[in-house]
Amino acid sequence: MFIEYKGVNIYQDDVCVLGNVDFHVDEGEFIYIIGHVGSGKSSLLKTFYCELDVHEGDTAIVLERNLLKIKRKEVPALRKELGIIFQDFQLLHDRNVYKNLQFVLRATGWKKKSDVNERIDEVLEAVGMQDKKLKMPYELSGGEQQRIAIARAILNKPKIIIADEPTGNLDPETADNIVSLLKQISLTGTAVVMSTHNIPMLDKYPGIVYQCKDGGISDVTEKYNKISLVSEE
Ligand SMILES: Nc1ncnc2c1ncn2[C@@H]1O[C@H](COP(=O)(O)OP(=O)(O)OP(=O)(O)O)[C@@H](O)[C@H]1O
Repeated sequence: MFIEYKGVNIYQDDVCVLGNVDFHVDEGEFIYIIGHVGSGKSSLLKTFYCELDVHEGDTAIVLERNLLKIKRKEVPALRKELGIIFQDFQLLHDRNVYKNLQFVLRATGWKKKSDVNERIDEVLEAVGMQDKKLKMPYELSGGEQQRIAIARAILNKPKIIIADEPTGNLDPETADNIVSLLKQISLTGTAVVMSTHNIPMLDKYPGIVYQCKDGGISDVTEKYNKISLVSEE
């Protein structure tokens, strides 16, 4: 199992924003987290990459690390196995696409120039952006920037992609494209966990659905996948 949370309490300052969280992620799963503004979606995602610490719970394991005991110095290695994507893309604006990607590879220990170049070409091809290698981020549309952010997230072949409202700044058609791309990536075995307000997407690209509500989180997959369940009967 990639992520296993049992009875976890998640705090922002001294306030418990999500209590008694049971949540799990397995290889290749495509998981949505929905819920109103301020319901705790981002807080949950932040705990997976140790941006927010977990102090209370029965089990809190991400890729074999116990988050209840993890040390600061162990966090970079964990993050290297995760691909993280944000609503606002967070590309470095002072350098082109190639250099954005090269920066991450260098920072994560890639030394050989030919390996670096080969991996950059591979990820740009995977997101259909080969011809944008020398563009500056400001020369790209929002959807293109998000594709580059996805390319950046998959550089180190992560086991899990964590995406916090990746389509929040995109028009519906571009948003559809991005979710479709994430779905394709999940078919290669990488798990995808994304928070979203984009409910129509749940129908079009079915997955496991968790809902944050009233200080808790529950699996509501059946409610949202009614149509596909009916057709299977
Ligand atoms: N850095 C922080 N310090 C203190 N409280 C915070 C912090 N970040 C979030 N909170 C609070 O924690 C609660 C959950 O916020 P969170 O960002 O996890 O919600 P969300 O479901 O992701 O919302 P949205 O849909 O707006 O992204 C909110 O009450 C919020 O005000």
